[in-house]
Amino acid sequence: MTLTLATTTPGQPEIFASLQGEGPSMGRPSTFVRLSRCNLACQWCDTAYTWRFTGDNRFHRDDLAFERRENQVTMEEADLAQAVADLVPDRLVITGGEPLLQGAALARMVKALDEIRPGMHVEVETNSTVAPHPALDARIDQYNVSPKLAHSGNPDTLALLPERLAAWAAEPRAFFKFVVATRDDLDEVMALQQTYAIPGARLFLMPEGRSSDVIRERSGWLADFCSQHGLRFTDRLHIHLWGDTRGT
Ligand SMILES: Nc1nc2[nH]cc(C(=O)O)c2c(=O)[nH]1
Ligand code: SF4
Ligand SMILES: [Mg+2]
Repeated sequence: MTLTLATTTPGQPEIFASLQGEGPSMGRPSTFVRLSRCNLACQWCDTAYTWRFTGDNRFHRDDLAFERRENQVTMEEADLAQAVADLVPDRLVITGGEPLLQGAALARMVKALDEIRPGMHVEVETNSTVAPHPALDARIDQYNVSPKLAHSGNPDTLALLPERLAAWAAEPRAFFKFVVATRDDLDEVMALQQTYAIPGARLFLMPEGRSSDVIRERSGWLADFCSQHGLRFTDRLHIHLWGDTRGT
């Protein structure tokens, strides 16, 4: 059975060794697998090629339409597991798009990976709205959960699901990572932290930005806010190192 992945170039699945650029594992060598498709549409999304296919007119600030055939590729679960096992890092980051939309197939892929390369640390990047498939959940070491604030452009009714947010807040493997663009976003983060009792030790703030300059400019005031409110700050290391490019 297959998974649907994003591509680096047409036909080439987006599987690559890099350094985790965000969150609690920042700087750790990790293999990334980027799945295609998302159930949200963030106006600043840096991976719109996973969802904004020709004919999808949901707002995105770049207004780019991606050809599905060039930007999606299917891969057998066993072949994907082997490709991950063949790369050096002993950590896997499954990202997207929204990878939990393919939870059952991911569970089989991670099981196959464990059989050929046991003991890998497996992280999932998720937008918070999808419950992990139970068979997958049993194999995940860490969730990096990024609920989308009002500035993403998604309606709250799609992006901020109370039952899901409460479940992540109660999940010790889940680290929240809020993307912040302006100071106005911070009230919303604090309200969510309070409503769902998210521990500061599991709450990261990350500047929105697809260039080093923008990230650096926002990091100043955001880092100050983190230190004043007992929250954690995360940079976007990969953008500083390699810019906003696929496969990094
Ligand atoms: N190096 C690197 N680290 C990342 N952490 C989260 C990423 C993502 O796109 O979800 C990402 C990414 O695309 N590259
Ligand atoms: S949830 Fe993530 S992948 Fe989906 S549109 Fe938003 S930023 Fe992009
Ligand atoms: Mg990214």
